[in-house]
Amino acid sequence: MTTERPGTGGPGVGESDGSTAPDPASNGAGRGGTRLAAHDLGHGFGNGAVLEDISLAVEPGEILAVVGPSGTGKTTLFRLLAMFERPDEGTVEVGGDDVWDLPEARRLAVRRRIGMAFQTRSLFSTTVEENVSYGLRVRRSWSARIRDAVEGLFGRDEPSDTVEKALRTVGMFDKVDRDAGSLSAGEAQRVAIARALAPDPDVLLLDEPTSNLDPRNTAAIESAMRAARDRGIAVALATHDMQQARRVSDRTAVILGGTCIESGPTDEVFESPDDDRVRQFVEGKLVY
Ligand SMILES: Nc1ncnc2c1ncn2[C@@H]1O[C@H](COP(=O)(O)OP(=O)(O)OP(=O)(O)O)[C@@H](O)[C@H]1O
Repeated sequence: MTTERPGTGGPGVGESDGSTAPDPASNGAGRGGTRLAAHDLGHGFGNGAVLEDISLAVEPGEILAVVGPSGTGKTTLFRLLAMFERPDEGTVEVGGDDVWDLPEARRLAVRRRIGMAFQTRSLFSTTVEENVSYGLRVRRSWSARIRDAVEGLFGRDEPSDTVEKALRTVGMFDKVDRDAGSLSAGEAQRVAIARALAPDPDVLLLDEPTSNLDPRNTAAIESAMRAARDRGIAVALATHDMQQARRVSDRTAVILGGTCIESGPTDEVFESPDDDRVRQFVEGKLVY
């Protein structure tokens, strides 16, 4: 059963460093904002349930950390939130719509408002710039795409402002011309996040974006999360790193054994958890 505390709901205080300072022109203040919510989600793979009775929400302009030990179902949950799969039970709601109730074309349009970066290396075998501009290209009209192609024939191949801004957010603009295959794991993950951010999504889903990365790459990615939040994006982060949740998130949901056992403002979940298992997990005493 979930222990639900009152959420902070509103925008968090931005802490981004100079390189990721929010652009006033695209700040959350001017964005309507889209809420992503899961209601009573249940899901399994044939050998029984992996997720049971999960309800949570991420609001525009906040970072929600979904924490729990390895194998507890975070990736499965994020795949459902990203609409890769239809849940066996419950609903995924984006901007007030039950996404699996929508006609397919509208569901695709909703999915395009969600940016995501998952654990596995996912860049295309081309340049950093091409990777980051990919999402922008597929969202453009056919006439605009043809115009781009024609302009490309005549040598106009500067990175767009949007690509530059997304790469600067993760501190990777200096590698814009590099082949993606030559990047380190941390650099590749930063580019994957720039690719997710470039189309200015309403929701950003990040599944263990810093697992196995060094402190410098981790800091760059955490800074990008804060910058996204400051732009009014609803950011959901799956992590087994409790200290990361504490550093970056406004609210935390704790998943154990496939169900959400506590959620609320991060400070409260860490400092005075209601559930004894959460207290042990926070203190590093609960080993799964
Ligand atoms: N496609 C699948 N078929 C069968 N079982 C699956 C599938 N995907 C996930 N599982 C199982 O569901 C459980 C939860 O896996 P999941 O990857 O969601 O956990 P997680 O919390 O994200 O773990 P990690 O942090 O290690 O990635 C695991 O026991 C996993 O083996």
